[in-house]
Amino acid sequence: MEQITLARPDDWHLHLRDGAMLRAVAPETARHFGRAIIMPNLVPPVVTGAQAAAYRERILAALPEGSAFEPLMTLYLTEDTDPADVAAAHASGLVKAVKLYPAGATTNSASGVTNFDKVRPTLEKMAEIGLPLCVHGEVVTSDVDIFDREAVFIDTVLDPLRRATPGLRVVMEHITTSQGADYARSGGDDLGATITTHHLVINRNAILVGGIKPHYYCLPVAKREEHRLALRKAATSGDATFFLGTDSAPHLDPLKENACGCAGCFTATNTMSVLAEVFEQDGALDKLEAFTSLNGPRFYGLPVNDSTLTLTKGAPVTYPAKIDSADGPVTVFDPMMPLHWRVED
Ligand SMILES: NC(=O)N[C@@H](CC(=O)O)C(=O)O
Ligand SMILES: [Zn+2]
Ligand SMILES: [Zn+2]
Repeated sequence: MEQITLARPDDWHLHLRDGAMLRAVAPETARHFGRAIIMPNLVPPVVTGAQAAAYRERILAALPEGSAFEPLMTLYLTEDTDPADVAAAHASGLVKAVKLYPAGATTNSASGVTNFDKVRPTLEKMAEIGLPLCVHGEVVTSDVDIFDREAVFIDTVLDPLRRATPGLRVVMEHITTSQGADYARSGGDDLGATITTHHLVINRNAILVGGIKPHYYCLPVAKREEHRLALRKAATSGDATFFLGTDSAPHLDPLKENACGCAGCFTATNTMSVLAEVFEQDGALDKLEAFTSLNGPRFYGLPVNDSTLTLTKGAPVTYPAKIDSADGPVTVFDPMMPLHWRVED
């Protein structure tokens, strides 16, 4: 029997939402993961330290009894963010990162940043105290094709911003292009990148071929095959720049299967089995632990989890097609391939 045991994985980019959805999805992540960076794009967003503290309590209350899962909180950067509040939330240990959404780029990003001059004092404070900035890296101007938004963002926003703020630690969230992987690799220790589970599996054909498939629609949108292959190479390389951020982003099925469907893939439930399959396909099972369990803590300056997770290879494992929340069903990401690695309880 083939088995691998990893230091318990963490998820460095996760949407847990609130209310009934939070109660439905929190156990899905807590089952396999030790910690997760919790995205703050609620309505209204999690902007202040006090809001993050209250949200953390709601998350803890939604966990199964006895769960050791630790939510790592983030603040949503707005043009009105108070640098002193950010610094206090960091100093108290509550907040592990600040999230930058260009206004209008993605789900619940309306309160995000348009004028980068307005957030300069906060970015400078963050560089000073070593608090990472997690970036949704897409431009939003209508003249840029949606498939080019990440590459253009790197050249016109991210690179200038990093040059203007020496010492700022940046995570390029959910990279989807070879340009993203190359830029992340070219940075020093102060630049990291998360890669999602689904972007290692799908290219844009999954969304568009044979009918429109809303459950494969997310932002940044999946790109051409050459980009998926570049992401696979980055993730399976063991390079400390790259770590897992599932971007598991639940939306109720009626809101996905809709004339204006929401962006997001819900991957929390089966992520570890999918990743083991992907890494095995690429002959890189020995690099899985670096990607899921070692590189992230290293970037964030946190200890690797003490506990472990074991995967066993055998007959294909099945996961539910949907999970139920009190508000309705949420479809689990279908990787369109058999999964042979089962997570041991
Ligand atoms: N990734 C997505 O497609 N959606 C995320 C937002 C985000 O991470 O951009 C969401 O909150 O639904
Ligand atoms: Zn995003
Ligand atoms: Zn996200």
